[in-house]
Amino acid sequence: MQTLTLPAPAKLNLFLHITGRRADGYHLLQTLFVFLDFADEITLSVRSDGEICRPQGAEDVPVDADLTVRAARLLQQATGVRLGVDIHVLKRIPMGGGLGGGSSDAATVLHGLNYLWQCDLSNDELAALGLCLGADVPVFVQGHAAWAEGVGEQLTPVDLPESWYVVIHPQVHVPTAELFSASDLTRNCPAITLATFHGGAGINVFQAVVEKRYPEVAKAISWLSGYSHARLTGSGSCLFGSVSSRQEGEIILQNLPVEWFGFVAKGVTISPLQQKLVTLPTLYN
Ligand SMILES: C[C@](O)(CO)[C@H](O)COP(=O)(O)OP(=O)(O)OC[C@H]1O[C@@H](n2ccc(N)nc2=O)[C@H](O)[C@@H]1O
Ligand SMILES: Nc1ncnc2c1ncn2[C@@H]1O[C@H](COP(=O)(O)OP(=O)(O)OP(=O)(O)O)[C@@H](O)[C@H]1O
Repeated sequence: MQTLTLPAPAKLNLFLHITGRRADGYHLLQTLFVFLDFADEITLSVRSDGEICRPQGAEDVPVDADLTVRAARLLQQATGVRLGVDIHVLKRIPMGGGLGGGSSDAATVLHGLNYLWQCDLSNDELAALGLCLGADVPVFVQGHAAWAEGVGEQLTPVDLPESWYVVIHPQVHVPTAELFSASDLTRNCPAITLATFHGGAGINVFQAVVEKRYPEVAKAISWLSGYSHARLTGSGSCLFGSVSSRQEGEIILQNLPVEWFGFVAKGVTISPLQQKLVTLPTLYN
């Protein structure tokens, strides 16, 4: 039985603007994605009977709704492969926190099964499949920090300097769809460039909306602002601030109120998944 264990890293949106809306209601974004060296862990074991099972995963995510299972089914349908898989998901990334955990899990399953099932799809083909599962999946498939436009699928790879972040989860679940439909969300940001972002431009348009609706998140942002420039990632509820080293981040976390969860992570240009994939040996029939 072929078994493979791969990371499914978290992401941060270093800024997030909404520039318009598509006819189908989806929002047009500008954002900058960076990966973290903080990840879920997914173990895939090939089954010869074609079944797709999830013996281990997030307790509150039903098997049929799990993005890992949906990703496996999608790849099976798209390629006609007759093999199946047991999917073990070890969750570390807080769910519904704007860290993209579910999307990342899906991207890791697409890559892992593309390898184990020997489907031989390209990164672009996997990213196109991934987009059917969620707007954040393509960047995790491509595995390179990126400037993103469209709904997040038009990606331009960007090399970012290595950096450290304190990430706080205020233990509040913020549903992405609800935030995107908020009437007070700013949807007409003027387009900016990477150069203007590096010059200091760029906010997260969800931040004001989330702070108003979720006082605990506002409290956490105010707390972290005492140490660093605190910003929301995605549609929240996680927030992050950049720090100069892991040690500086750990010192800040010593004062973290007990009701919140926090961790320090390195921001990386090449995703931990991509780093692992290039070390895998070629499989022969
Ligand atoms: C906020 C971000 O995390 C930023 O990276 C993403 O834009 C959200 O990506 P995601 O979680 O993969 O979102 P999806 O699962 O594709 O969409 C969830 C819901 O959010 C809304 N949605 C999402 C993305 C987008 N560009 N416009 C939207 O209006 C839609 O109502 C959709 O039904
Ligand atoms: N494998 C999975 N891991 C986490 N959530 C999953 C998974 N499969 C399905 N979901 C569902 O997706 C929802 C959003 O999860 P996720 O952790 O990706 O949110 P998020 O970090 O806010 O994502 P984003 O930043 O892409 O909006 C969860 O509340 C859960 O119901």
